[in-house]
Formats: sequence, structure tokens, C-alpha cells
Amino acid sequence: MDRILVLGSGGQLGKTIEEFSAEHSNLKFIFKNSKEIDITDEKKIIDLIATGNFDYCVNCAAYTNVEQAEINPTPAFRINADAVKTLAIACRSEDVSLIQISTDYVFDGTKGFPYTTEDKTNPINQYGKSKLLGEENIRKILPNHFIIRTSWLYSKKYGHNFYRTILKKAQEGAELRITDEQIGCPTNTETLTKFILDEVIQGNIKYGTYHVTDDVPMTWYDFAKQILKENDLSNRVKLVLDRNYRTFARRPKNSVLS
Ligand SMILES: NC(=O)C1=CN([C@@H]2O[C@H](COP(=O)(O)OP(=O)(O)OC[C@H]3O[C@@H](n4cnc5c(N)ncnc54)[C@H](OP(=O)(O)O)[C@@H]3O)[C@@H](O)[C@H]2O)C=CC1
Ligand SMILES: Cc1cn([C@H]2C[C@H](O)[C@@H](COP(=O)(O)OP(=O)(O)O[C@H]3O[C@@H](C)C(=O)[C@@H](O)[C@H]3O)O2)c(=O)[nH]c1=O
Repeated sequence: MDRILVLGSGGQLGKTIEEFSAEHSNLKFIFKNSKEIDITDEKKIIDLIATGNFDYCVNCAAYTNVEQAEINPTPAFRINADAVKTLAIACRSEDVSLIQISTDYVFDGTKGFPYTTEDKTNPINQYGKSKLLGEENIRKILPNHFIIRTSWLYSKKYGHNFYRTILKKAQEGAELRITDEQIGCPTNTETLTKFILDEVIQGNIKYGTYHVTDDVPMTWYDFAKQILKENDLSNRVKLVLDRNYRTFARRPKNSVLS
């Protein structure tokens, strides 16, 4: 029975994997949230991987606050790049396959049409830079890896994400001011979870880099409109297109992945 370690299991993706793991009685899952294992604790990571007899490690742990990373990049680099390097070293020693999640924000968004896994990366914010360094660390150290880039990840049930933020604001009756300055593909954590559990861990695909999204490009404004519609709130909430929505971090204009 394959043993699968899931790190960062308290986040939206980790919780979705935990929910779906119940459908896979042929696999043994070991979930560790940030309180149980801090992935920047080198010794604990090395000990855990050395003693766990794992076949796969799914790293859902990450620093995901794009705005805060721009103000202070240090924790983002520690978690998204340095800790990932340690994880790759530990996985190499124990012959564990590492499944790392990465992001559309490794691209600069200027290509104008969907990015393939062959395209040149060029992140324009600190979060994207830290995630790209994480990818590069893995490629240098550990051949047995799956790097899965996704975009605009959301869960309707768990965690902090655009879907839940917009829904909460709408339910509170707030006016929504949303930008249409970026295009990307919102991706439900359930889609990514199914790819990880049904394709990667079932051994259907080779090691390498993959792009996984829900494949419907839109702006954040379109996405907000869709969220309101799905929740029967379109007629009750004022949705305003805001081309001057201010953020610290630059974001890629068009980061659609193919
Ligand atoms: N959210 C998105 O839109 C996208 C996310 N991704 C990537 O997908 C992956 C999953 O992201 P998602 O589930 O959305 O992220 P979340 O922010 O929902 O979850 C990340 C989890 O990582 C944990 N974590 C943070 N620092 C550490 C640490 N030092 N040690 C252990 N755990 C830690 C957090 O715990 P705590 O809350 O306690 O800090 C949190 O539970 C990440 O790699 C992310 O970069 C890719 C594209 C889009
Ligand atoms: C909440 C809000 C955001 N926005 C804008 C800000 C920004 O340009 C865009 C999205 O805002 P957010 O802060 O929710 O999303 P952001 O942090 O940019 O989301 C990113 O997260 C990381 C982790 C990823 O890897 C990316 O794929 C992507 O999902 O919408 C509005 O225009 N109005 C609003 O009310």
C-alpha cells in the first residue's frame, strides 16, 4: 500500500485532498498541518522523511500571501524556496517522489496566449520569484518529481481565496469593486486534487512539469460575476468594474496556462 505524506494539510488544497482521500482506501495518507510540521524546520523534515517510509510527498505548504510577500519577501523565500530545497534533498535520500504545487505567477503574463510548460518563466512579483526558485531547486536535486502549476486556486468550502472573499463581502451587502486587468483560469481545488490522486499517484503520468487548471479563461471581474450568479446574488449586490484597484504586487496580465 503506497504511503503518502501531505504537508501543509490545513490549507485549502490540503483539506480538499484530505476530503477526497477517503475514496482511496488502497492508499495510506499521513496528513501534517503547519502546527504538526513546519517545513522550514530542516531537522524535523529530514527526520520525518527518513522514518516515514513514504512513497510520495505532496507539498501543499506554501507562503501564498502575494501582497505581503511584496512588502517582506523573506518568509516567502524561506518557505517556498529554501524549505522546498531541503524537502527535495530529504526525498532524494529516501527515494520518495515529490509532488510540488506551483503557480501561473512564475510567468510575466506578456505572451498574449496560453503558456505551455516549455515557455520561459519570468516572474514579476516576489511570490512568483520564490515559487520559481522552489521549482528550480527541485529540478536540480530530485529527478523523481512532479511540479504541477495551477492558477487562481479556490475552494468553495475551505480556506482563504477569491471565491470565498467575494461571497462573504456580497453576503454582507458590500459593494464589490473588481479589476479586469488580469486574465487567468480559476481552478477548483477539487480538479487539482483529482489530478494528484487519480493521475499522479495512480502512476498514469511520468515525472515532470504539468499545467492543471479548469481551462476557462476569464478576468477577476468575470469570476466575481460568476460567483454572484452561482449564489443567486447578482440582483442584490452592486458589482463595479474597477480599473484602478490598487495592489502592492504586480500581477501577470495574462497568465492562462495550457
Ligand atoms: N491559492 C492560489 O490561488 C494558488 C496556489 N498555488 C499553490 O498551491 C499550493 C497550495 O496552496 P493553497 O492551498 O491555496 O494555499 P493555502 O494558503 O490555503 O495553504 C497553505 C498552507 O501552507 C501552510 N504553511 C505555511 N507555511 C508553512 C510552513 N512553514 N510549514 C508548514 N506549513 C506551512 C499554511 O499554514 P498556516 O495557515 O498555518 O500558515 C497553510 O495551511 C501552494 O503551493 C500554492 O503556492 C498555485 C496557484 C494558485
Ligand atoms: C478582493 C479583491 C481583489 N481584487 C483584485 C486584486 C487582484 O488584482 C485580484 C486577485 O486578488 P487576490 O488577492 O484574491 O488574488 P491573488 O493573491 O493575486 O491570487 C493569486 O494567489 C496566488 C497564491 C497564486 O498562485 C495565483 O494563481 C493567484 O490565485 O483581484 C479586486 O479587484 N477587488 C477585490 O475586492
